[in-house]
Amino acid sequence: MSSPKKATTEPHVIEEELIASGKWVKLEKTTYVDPSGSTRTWETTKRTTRVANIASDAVTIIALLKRTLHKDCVVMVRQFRPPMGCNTLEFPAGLIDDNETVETAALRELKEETGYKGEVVGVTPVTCLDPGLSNCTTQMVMVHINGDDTENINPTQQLGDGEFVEVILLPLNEFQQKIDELLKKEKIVVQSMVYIYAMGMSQAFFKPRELPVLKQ
Ligand SMILES: Nc1nc(=O)[nH]c2c1ncn2[C@H]1C[C@H](O)[C@@H](COP(=O)(O)OP(=O)(O)O)O1
Repeated sequence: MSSPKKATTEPHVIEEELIASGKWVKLEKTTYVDPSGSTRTWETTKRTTRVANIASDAVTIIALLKRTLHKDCVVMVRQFRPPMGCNTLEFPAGLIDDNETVETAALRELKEETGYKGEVVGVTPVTCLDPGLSNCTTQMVMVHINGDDTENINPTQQLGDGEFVEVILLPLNEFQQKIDELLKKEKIVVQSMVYIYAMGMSQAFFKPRELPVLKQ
């Protein structure tokens, strides 16, 4: 087995050459210096729509619908995604427009895609989505929805041309189980951040019935 190369240099990008560009996405050749000091290239995709001075391309909304006499539900969306060639189960999400903050983009996208009016209760740092392929980033925005509020009794979506989004409510306390049931029932791919959130919920809150020995 060869020993790993010693890191001697702070890795950095030295050139970004445009290879091809469409309306929404571009392909670049990224030339960079690796930790051993060698110059290499990488094929990078980027969105063309990133707003100047905003570090995120998009917002992802983790919205909890709270209603009297109902379980708290996570508001999810199912839609056909052309790059996947099938339906996906995702958190509501969307690109940040010019002159928008992360919070206003999140509340606008939630209203458009699901019809619900919410209140922001938290925002994550900038997170990368597929860093071996793209510089695409998102910030997750935690939102609470008062489902007893008259505006939220019969939520009406405000979808643009070409947008076909179906809202799915999944109870928070059975989130992973309900997703697994959906995946068994139909051809649908779940967004990775959704499934990781579901696993985290299960691990954090639901203890196994049998607890003979506490393992480290
Ligand atoms: N990569 C894309 N190709 C397209 O042909 N069109 C695209 C791409 N990304 C975004 N869009 C267009 C399609 C819609 O008009 C809007 C929807 O974007 P938004 O609602 O902000 O985000 P998503 O819900 O995550 O698609 O952008």
